[in-house]
Amino acid sequence: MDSQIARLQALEILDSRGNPTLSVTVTLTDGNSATASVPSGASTGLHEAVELRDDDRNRYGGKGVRRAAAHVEGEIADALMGLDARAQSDIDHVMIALDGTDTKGRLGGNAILGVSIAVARASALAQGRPLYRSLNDADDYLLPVPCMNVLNGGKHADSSLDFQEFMIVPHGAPGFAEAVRYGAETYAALRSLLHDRGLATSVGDEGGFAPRLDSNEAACELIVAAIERAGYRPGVDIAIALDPAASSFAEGESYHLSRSRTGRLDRAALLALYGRWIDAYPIVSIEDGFGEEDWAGFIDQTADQGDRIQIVGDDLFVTNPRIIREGIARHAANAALIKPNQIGTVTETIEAVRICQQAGWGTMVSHRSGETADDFIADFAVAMGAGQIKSGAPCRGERLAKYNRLIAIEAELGDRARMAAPFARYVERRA
Ligand SMILES: C=C(OP(=O)(O)O)C(=O)O
Ligand SMILES: [Mg+2]
Repeated sequence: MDSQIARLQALEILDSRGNPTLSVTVTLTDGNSATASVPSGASTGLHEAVELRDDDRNRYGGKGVRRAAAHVEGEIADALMGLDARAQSDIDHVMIALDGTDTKGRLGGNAILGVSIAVARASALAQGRPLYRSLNDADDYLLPVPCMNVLNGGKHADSSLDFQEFMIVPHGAPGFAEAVRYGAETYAALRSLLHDRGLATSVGDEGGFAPRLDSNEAACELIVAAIERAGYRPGVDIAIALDPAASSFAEGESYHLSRSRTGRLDRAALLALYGRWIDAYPIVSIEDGFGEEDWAGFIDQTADQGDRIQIVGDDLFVTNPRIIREGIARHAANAALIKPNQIGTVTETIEAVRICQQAGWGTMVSHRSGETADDFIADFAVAMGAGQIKSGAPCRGERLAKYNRLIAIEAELGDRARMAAPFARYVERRA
């Protein structure tokens, strides 16, 4: 049966922050049709693929994506018409060449990624396979450990926290659905703890609570207390992962922790703070502990703390295979965050993961702070055997879409699914 691209349609829809974003539908000659929608970050890396937005604000207040939509239905559709949807890599490379820039800035990374993901879905439908299997046909699959952001700060919330994300990682759970249960119970325990202390239980962009606390440390203490209140053992059943997103509080050579009134820290003092936290709390992973332009900060941290915790580059690497290779050569981390819309095609995202895996690095597949109900990253994390996924708190539909899809995949796979804790080596070394 023919699985050629017959039609591309694009719509401007809204993301979870109420900002415009792009949705793309591809229809094949066999009648199959699939839709993808594109997420949008707030703490974006300098070198991310360009998210093409219109010049003027539209009626929602955010900048629209009508130009990106027009590119999908115009130039991109003209170039892809008649191509076989199963040829993902060819299709992605046609779009990369058509755009002709290093940053996908002409047609828009959002336009290109929307098409790329919709094509991946349509191809799976054409093959009659689940998406994860059509991305990678394997005998068994590694399910990712969920990293759930339960306290929001930085650019994602109007809380007192300088650090953007405080995540719980139920790495001791026997499987994915169980891990989600551990996480949901701890999230509920955290809500009751906040309530008992008279603190706000309103949430930030990713569904984590956004209270006004006395210090950044208080966030870790609250999480440890919540893990215990839920009946789990901190560090054994559930650990902590952080994304300070330090680019958002980097000021030249120093780091300004202004919300918590910690004040200015230089690189060495920030590294020492992380060291004290690693000793005091069951932290297994720190992402973007330093700013995206502070390679020396990442390199120092990897040398100093890289055998005790996972050190993840997000803004630093922006899922870009070339920059990840540089990071590997310079020992600037031991893991990369993987966000498809930072690089702009499924094919390049796969390449980014494979480069990490060949170097023995960890990979954490990630949502964006502005999301939709699209659950592509769930199938993608399984197909790649990425080992970790972060999709916010176990709350809010756009975050749960990914976790719930993973629960369904785990059930479908039965004993062909496993979930091995990627943090075991750090937990053991620190025991
Ligand atoms: C998910 C993140 O935030 P954003 O989508 O705002 O970049 C992150 O920094 O890891
Ligand atoms: Mg990040």
